[in-house]
Amino acid sequence: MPEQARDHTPDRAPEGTGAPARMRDDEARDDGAGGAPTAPPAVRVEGLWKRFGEQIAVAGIDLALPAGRFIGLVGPNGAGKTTTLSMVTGLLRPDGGRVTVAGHDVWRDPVEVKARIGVLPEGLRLFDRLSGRELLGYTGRLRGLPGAEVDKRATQLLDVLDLAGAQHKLVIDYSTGMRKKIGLAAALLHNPEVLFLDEPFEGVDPVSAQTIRSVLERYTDSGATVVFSSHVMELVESLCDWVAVMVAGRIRAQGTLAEVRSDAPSLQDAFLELVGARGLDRSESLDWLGGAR
Ligand SMILES: Nc1ncnc2c1ncn2[C@@H]1O[C@H](COP(=O)(O)OP(=O)(O)OP(=O)(O)O)[C@@H](O)[C@H]1O
Repeated sequence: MPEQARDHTPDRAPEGTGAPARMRDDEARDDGAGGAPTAPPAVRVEGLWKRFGEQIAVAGIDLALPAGRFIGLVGPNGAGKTTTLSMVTGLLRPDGGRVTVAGHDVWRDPVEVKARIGVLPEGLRLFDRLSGRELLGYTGRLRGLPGAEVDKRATQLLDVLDLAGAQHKLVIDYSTGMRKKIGLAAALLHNPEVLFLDEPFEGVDPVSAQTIRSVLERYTDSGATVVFSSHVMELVESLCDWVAVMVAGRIRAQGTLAEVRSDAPSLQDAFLELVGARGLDRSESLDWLGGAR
């Protein structure tokens, strides 16, 4: 694996709540070789920390997520993906570190950031006594869009996401997949620059997954950025062109799909190697399972 793909999060824990006091500006930087300046990342994370009691959920991570990419944040259960996305989107206050989205500091400049992002969080809570259409109408008005524009966009999104037939049904009566889709519609309504999705395909049938996929591909083709978390390597490999691998609160690798995959036959193999689970078969201890009764 090329060196630039592997990340080297510092091993030391910072003092107190734990934020290393590193700061960088968000301007486009020269590449150091006299070439064209590199575009600033869509999302920059510096020394981000979160601790829950004794548990360090996110251990001082650095990330630079490039704009206009389909980005996968992958990691085993409990790696810290949801905690990271929650801090990056302003839903959870970090113990330390800094996050900028489109050059704006998430915690110092939340209004600027929230106008530019869409979020489909884990355990999505929606105003579920509204119908799907009412939810989009309400969300659009909260976003400050004119009523006619909200109506137009809502109609199109409901149609594309195959929710037109259920638009007057209360969201509480939606299935899991329908809730994901109406949540996605609400997150896209204001045409954000960066869309954050926590496990967007969980509980979604293959037809709906394909629909969501084409909506997201169209969205990134227009220059927007999607950041999504998943455990499903095949999905990440087929959708993403840029990947960050998180293990036990640290970033183990980040880079293009090819850089992170390197010589491994698949992202799944590269992932197993990175998390130290290659060739590991914990099921061997279950020697009673399926044996003679
Ligand atoms: N509110 C909380 N209180 C205490 N511990 C928490 C809390 N939220 C997360 N954690 C712990 O932080 C660690 C990271 O959790 P997180 O949900 O971010 O992982 P994840 O990578 O999203 O996992 P999964 O893929 O299973 O959803 C875990 O050890 C988890 O138990």
